[in-house]
Amino acid sequence: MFAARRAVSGAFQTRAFSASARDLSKVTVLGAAGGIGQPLSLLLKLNPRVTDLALYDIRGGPGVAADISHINTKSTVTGYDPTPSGLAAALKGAEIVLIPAGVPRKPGMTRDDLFNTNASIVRDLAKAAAESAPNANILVIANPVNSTVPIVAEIFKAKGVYNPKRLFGVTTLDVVRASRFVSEIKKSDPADENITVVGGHSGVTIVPLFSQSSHPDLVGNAELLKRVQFGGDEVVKAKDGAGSATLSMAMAGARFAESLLKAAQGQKGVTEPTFVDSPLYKDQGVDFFASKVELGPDGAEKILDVGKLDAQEQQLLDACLADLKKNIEKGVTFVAQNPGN
Ligand SMILES: NC(=O)c1ccc[n+]([C@@H]2O[C@H](COP(=O)([O-])OP(=O)(O)OC[C@H]3O[C@@H](n4cnc5c(N)ncnc54)[C@H](O)[C@@H]3O)[C@@H](O)[C@H]2O)c1
Ligand SMILES: O=C(O)C[C@H](O)C(=O)O
Repeated sequence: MFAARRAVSGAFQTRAFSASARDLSKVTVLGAAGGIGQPLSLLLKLNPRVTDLALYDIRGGPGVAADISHINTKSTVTGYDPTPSGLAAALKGAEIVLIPAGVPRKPGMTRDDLFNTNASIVRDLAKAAAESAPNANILVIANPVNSTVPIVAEIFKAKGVYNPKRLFGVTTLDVVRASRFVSEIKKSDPADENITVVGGHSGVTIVPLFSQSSHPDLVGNAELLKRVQFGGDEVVKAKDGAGSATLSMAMAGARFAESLLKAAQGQKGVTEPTFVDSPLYKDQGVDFFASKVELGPDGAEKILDVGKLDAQEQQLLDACLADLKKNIEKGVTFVAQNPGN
């Protein structure tokens, strides 16, 4: 993700890894001044694949942009005022739009408890994106992801610009956590631990598939399963009212954006877990599902099947699907009943 340094005429010049990179890759962050938004914007500024960084928030976008703009990497950074025209300008021409705008949990809350506040925030930002950046890849971070992603889909459908290949719920943090937690048990390098996590992004909808990893013995490890499914709660509790995961989430969001840019710039075989409009369980009424997805220039190129499951994992998946269906319906119903202006 960092620039490669090359000696040119005796001096060092900074060049992006991809020689065939297109000229422009504008990335927009909506909610850029928040706990996730700031470190995420920082990481994007360090990414040589990003040429223009647009930072929007209802408060503090220009300040964060001024700060980050002093970092000596090539990309431009622009902060936008919290006005409809500021939002439209932030979105115009974006290849990727990341949405961490919304309130985080406090101890004792579930992600679903955020629905009442965040549903309308995401709905309104989705409307702006559908109008000003209809072809962008939309990366939804705001919780509850299981419901906010369907909200974005409904808005894009209503505007006639829905492209299921370009809408992603960011579930990267679940696999980041899973690989870290496994490495703590196995005393291994987390970079070597590829744990598939499928389903959704909350509690029992988060389903790690240890049977498919190099440690099938971890299936049935209740403590590990709880950590992966409720890792977010660990952070919420430790922050004690000051919010939820921000720094690890920024890393996860930046990783996902980097993967999309790599794939868009022609790299093959780029695969990330993500919550997408998926055919896998539509026959059971579950229209969105997180699994490994191969990314390409057109977004989600290939949705990978969940593969062979252990009997215990199948039980987890059944519980996941029941919850997920309700979470998705809640988002769809919200837009039908509250279409907004
Ligand atoms: N997907 C994940 O894995 C994951 C991980 C961590 C947190 N989250 C979620 O991300 C969201 C943000 O978390 P945070 O810790 O950054 O919260 P935060 O409160 O620190 O930041 C949110 C930011 O959004 C801004 N905002 C609010 N309404 C807005 C609007 N209409 N337009 C633009 N900006 C707006 C706020 O001004 C604030 O700066 C929460 O919903 C949280 O639950 C998701
Ligand atoms: O736990 C939360 O509320 C934030 C996020 O979804 C996480 O997984 O850390």
